Amino acid sequence: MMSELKPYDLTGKRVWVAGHRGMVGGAVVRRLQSEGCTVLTAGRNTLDLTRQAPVEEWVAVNKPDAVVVAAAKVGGIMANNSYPADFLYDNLMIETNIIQASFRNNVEKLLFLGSSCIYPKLAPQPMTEDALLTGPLEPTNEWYAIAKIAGIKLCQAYRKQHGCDYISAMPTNLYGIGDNFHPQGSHVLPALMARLHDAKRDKLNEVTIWGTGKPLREFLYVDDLADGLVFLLKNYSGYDHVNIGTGQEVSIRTLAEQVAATVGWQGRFAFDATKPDGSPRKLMDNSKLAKLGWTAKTSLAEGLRLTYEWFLEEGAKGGLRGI
Ligand SMILES: NC(=O)C1=CN([C@@H]2O[C@H](COP(=O)(O)OP(=O)(O)OC[C@H]3O[C@@H](n4cnc5c(N)ncnc54)[C@H](OP(=O)(O)O)[C@@H]3O)[C@@H](O)[C@H]2O)C=CC1
Ligand SMILES: C[C@H]1O[C@H](OP(=O)(O)OP(=O)(O)OC[C@H]2O[C@@H](n3cnc4c(=O)[nH]c(N)nc43)[C@H](O)[C@@H]2O)[C@@H](O)[C@@H](O)C1=O
Repeated sequence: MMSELKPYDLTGKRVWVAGHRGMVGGAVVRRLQSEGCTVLTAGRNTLDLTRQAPVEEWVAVNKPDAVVVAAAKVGGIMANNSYPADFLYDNLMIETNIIQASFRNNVEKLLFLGSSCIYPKLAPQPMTEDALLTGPLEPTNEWYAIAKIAGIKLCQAYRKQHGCDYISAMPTNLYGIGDNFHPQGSHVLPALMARLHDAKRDKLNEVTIWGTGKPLREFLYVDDLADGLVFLLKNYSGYDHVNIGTGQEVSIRTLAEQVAATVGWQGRFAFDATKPDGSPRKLMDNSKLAKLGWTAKTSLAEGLRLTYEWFLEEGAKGGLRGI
């Protein structure tokens, strides 16, 4: 473990945050403001990351010292299940293009982001890093998971063959400011926040939740994630990926009740069993990161409050995102 710790000073470095307009990329940009580095960004309108030649050219011209790969095709259970080709192709291309261009242009440090869905559907809980590739994946997101596993392996391969300091972090389910609130495409937490907000406004007595409400999920607030990622960037230099979560889990029903309390809606829930539950449980074992020296700070109640505050502000401005 100790040999995996190696300081990397961000002061004066040029750090490219790929995917800076997204929830995670935006939080990483905010967190990097206090690191004395120059943050580089490129919007999708000027740089489509699925295209190899423009990515190579952009990296050659802009010469980042460090890269955070927070760009990806991302969505909730329904989006993953409905667009398997997009989730596999886009994610393979984005990560391959960025990692190869970084190698060619001597990037010193690269942080790749995967997801807890890389682990087998029925992995022992809480899931340790070594559960990777020990069993079949959850079918609703196996396409995305395969791409993310390939990303971990690319970082390991470049480290093994070329000595590149490329590391990977596996976040649990995330939420927070900058999230996607689309009714079909989003993850459960923003979907329920938007639905319950509308239910309160429209004075509805009943709201429908997908699936049984029984699956268990772990939710990490995105600014905590960004802090953990910067911690890894500055301190971690290991071959193996690192889990990042809170160690706390809730059922989807309990989450819905907590979101209802945050939004101020009172009513009953109905459950739509025609929608998939996905993985029954996805709790990360975060002990590796804790031993390295980092743990999450924001409670779910506080994170929900901050997210709803932002949702109300952005909604009023018409700035909410949705795919
Ligand atoms: N959200 C979650 O619950 C979890 C997320 N993660 C991982 O965290 C990372 C960030 O996710 P998150 O911030 O939630 O996702 P978002 O959808 O909020 O952000 C993704 C970003 O990637 C950009 N992007 C996607 N495709 C392209 C492309 N072809 N060219 C250029 N830019 C592109 C998007 O650009 P644009 O703004 O133009 O659409 C967006 O800025 C991903 O790797 C994801 O797998 C891991 C675990 C859980
Ligand atoms: C982060 C992770 O996110 C995805 O996996 P997931 O954890 O299953 O994500 P989810 O947030 O969409 O759903 C969680 C649970 O919640 C239930 N649920 C209820 N009602 C709504 C609802 O209204 N919307 C959604 N999306 N889910 C709902 C839903 O049926 C499921 O049981 C991966 O595909 C992959 O992208 C990945 O890595």
